[in-house]
Amino acid sequence: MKERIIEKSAEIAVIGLGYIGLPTAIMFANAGFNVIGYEIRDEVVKKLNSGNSHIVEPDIDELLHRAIKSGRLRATSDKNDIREKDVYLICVQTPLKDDKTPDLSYLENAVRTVAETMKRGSLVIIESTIPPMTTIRMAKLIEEVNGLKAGEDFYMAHAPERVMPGRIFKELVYNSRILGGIDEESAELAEILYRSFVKGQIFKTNSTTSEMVKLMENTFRDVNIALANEFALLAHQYGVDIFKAIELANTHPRVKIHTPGIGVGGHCLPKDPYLLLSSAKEDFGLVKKAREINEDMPLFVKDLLVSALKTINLPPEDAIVTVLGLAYKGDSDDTRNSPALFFIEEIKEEVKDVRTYDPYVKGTHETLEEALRGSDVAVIATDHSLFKNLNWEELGKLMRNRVLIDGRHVVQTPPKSFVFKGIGRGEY
Ligand SMILES: NC(=O)c1ccc[n+]([C@@H]2O[C@H](COP(=O)([O-])OP(=O)(O)OC[C@H]3O[C@@H](n4cnc5c(N)ncnc54)[C@H](O)[C@@H]3O)[C@@H](O)[C@H]2O)c1
Ligand SMILES: CC(=O)N[C@@H]1[C@@H](OP(=O)(O)OP(=O)(O)OC[C@H]2O[C@@H](n3ccc(=O)[nH]c3=O)[C@H](O)[C@@H]2O)O[C@H](CO)[C@@H](O)[C@@H]1O
Repeated sequence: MKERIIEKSAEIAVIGLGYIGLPTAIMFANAGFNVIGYEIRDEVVKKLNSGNSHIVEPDIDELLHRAIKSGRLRATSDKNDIREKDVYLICVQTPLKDDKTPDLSYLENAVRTVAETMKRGSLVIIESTIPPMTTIRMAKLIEEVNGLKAGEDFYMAHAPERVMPGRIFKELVYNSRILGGIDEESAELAEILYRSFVKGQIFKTNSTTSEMVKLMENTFRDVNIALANEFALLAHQYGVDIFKAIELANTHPRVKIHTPGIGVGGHCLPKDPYLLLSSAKEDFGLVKKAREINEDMPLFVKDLLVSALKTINLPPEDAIVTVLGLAYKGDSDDTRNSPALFFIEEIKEEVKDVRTYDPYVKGTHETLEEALRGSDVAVIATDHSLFKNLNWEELGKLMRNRVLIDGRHVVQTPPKSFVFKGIGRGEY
């Protein structure tokens, strides 16, 4: 197996062609491996095989085109096409259930598919973010399904993905990687495999450590954003502009405060802290409290909206509100756990109408101008580049009332003719 990976004659099956699986499949194909992507969504398979990406990411169209044209990448939804591959990379989603416990059903189904199709000697790698000890549990699941013995008949590792959407193809190459094997040989094989395109450092460890490391990284970010959000809430009480205050605090050599906003979305940060806690006997409060603070931020934006409507004496039930941005972060089309959607859910029964516009996601209106025409309030919920330098005095001419609520600090100077409120902009 080692030689086959070194020579790049090893055949790779990538299970799940989403935001992580597709770029990963493209990278391995363009590094010289024969890659087959297995995906349960037929429409995705069709789109990819015709050379078109179903996700928005810089450079993806060109890199996908190159991989498909070379004949080294193909997508399928037929299990028979992934039989007896040398390497299986599992990249399926690992969301939460409604009660905030991990929903590992996608992972378990994918692992079963691998167990049914793999051969003796295969290397199985889980790239998905998973609760501590899951790789070991999944190795046992494979043993139950096909009778092979982990560590003797097959290799297995966890290779958490750390890429940032919007920079995926750069970070895939230059980020350092943590590879957690169920044994040393598995980690070593994974290292040789990823070295085919990774230029960053590679650190080998055991699978439970790598699972915890990945979850710690995202929990660190979530807790830090919660702290920034709490500072923003305090700034409102003191009449301080939190962004000026953060800028000044961040001049300290050991302080780096994150950015407050309408909330924390995406497939990762809102659920990874819960995955971290999910296998523990006891938790100690901080991680959950940070989650609660971040989950409540859309409600705070609702408070800003209500108070702005009071200022202009417009009853909420008469107000037409236009939400700008549906994606969870700027210049992305991903709406998973988007604070914009939570905000809309909170206000939709209480105002006359909610309109939406997003340059990357289908909203109620096709253009910004159409969405704003005749509306009373604009609420910026996503920091898309497009929203950063808008001429609000001009756009205001289209509106019935001029209220602007900035949930993402994209408006640097509040437009004079507007009632303006922004998260953490205490002085306005
Ligand atoms: N999106 C990110 O920025 C990011 C970054 C780092 C890590 N991660 C982690 O990577 C994992 C994948 O995330 P994603 O954003 O790519 O998810 P995604 O939903 O975009 O992609 C998962 C894909 O797997 C497919 N799938 C589900 N079950 C399948 C099965 N049994 N067989 C074949 N295909 C199946 C789905 O249809 C989907 O297309 C998650 O654990 C996530 O936490 C995501
Ligand atoms: C540790 C880390 O860096 N992990 C990254 C993260 O990627 P992401 O795209 O989910 O991350 P963010 O850009 O942080 O966005 C999340 C949400 O938080 C909001 N936000 C952000 C910063 C801030 O100061 N204030 C905010 O309010 C933002 O608007 C958005 O809604 O998880 C991926 C999957 O595991 C990782 O692979 C990737 O490395």
